[in-house]
Amino acid sequence: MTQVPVIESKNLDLTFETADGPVAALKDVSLQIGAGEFVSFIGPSGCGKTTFLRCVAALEEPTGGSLTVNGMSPEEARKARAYGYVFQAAGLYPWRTIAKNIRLPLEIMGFSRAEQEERVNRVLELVDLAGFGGKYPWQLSGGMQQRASIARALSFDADILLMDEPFGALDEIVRDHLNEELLKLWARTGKTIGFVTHSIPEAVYLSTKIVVMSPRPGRITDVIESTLPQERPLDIRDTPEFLEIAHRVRDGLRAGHAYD
Ligand SMILES: Nc1ncnc2c1ncn2[C@@H]1O[C@H](COP(=O)(O)OP(=O)(O)OP(=O)(O)O)[C@@H](O)[C@H]1O
Repeated sequence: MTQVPVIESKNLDLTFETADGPVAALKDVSLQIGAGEFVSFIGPSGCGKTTFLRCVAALEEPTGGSLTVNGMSPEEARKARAYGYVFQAAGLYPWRTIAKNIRLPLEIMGFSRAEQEERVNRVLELVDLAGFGGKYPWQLSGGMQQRASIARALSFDADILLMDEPFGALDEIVRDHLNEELLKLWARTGKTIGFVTHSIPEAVYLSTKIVVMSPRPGRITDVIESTLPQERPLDIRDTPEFLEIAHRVRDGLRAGHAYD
């Protein structure tokens, strides 16, 4: 029996009608993402990376083609709480403690008080923030805030984690550390991850599959299956295998770049 892909798009199109005319944010995007894959989307500004994730999350309506999430329509998958979503800005409420921020979706979903408590503690531990639940967001560093927002997305235990440039605003050392932590978390939880980034090293370090995109219209120019082992210390970035994949990503980006 063949396994149903977790995310499958076929000839997906999304054209926005704007005052300046139509904008083809996605054109003919066909892609399969299997269970437990870590898939990065990389490409210049405006190539449709965010739009693709938003279609998966049923936040945008495609204008053509088909898209399924866990074999369902994105809308059905949203109702089935198939995914957690992590945005570029941590988006934590400043008047709620970290624990209460993480608890918010659980409150909305109607989990019992005891279950909320248990889940909050579990995900705080998963992202290495045990002991910080009582702090307010402003008492935490940017990296810790982003870990808290990942914990919030993990709290209701969805199989899919959608992450839109979660580490884009952090300095490189913090980012390296969070990349390492994210890989460990992925290995521990077996989630399927869709991850948007502008960084070639980040995409190559994290992914099992790298989707290279180009703008006007937003489309896929290359899909690279990583040959790197699952166990990845940071210094893997100096190996010939790593550099070879990075090179191919760069070639794909160059081919689709308009230089304007
Ligand atoms: N709601 C909208 N209305 C009109 N145009 C939109 C809308 N959302 C996105 N677009 C356009 O669609 C294209 C793709 O945008 P998108 O945000 O998906 O790109 P991106 O690759 O994620 O870019 P970035 O790296 O800057 O986040 C862009 O040209 C953008 O201006």
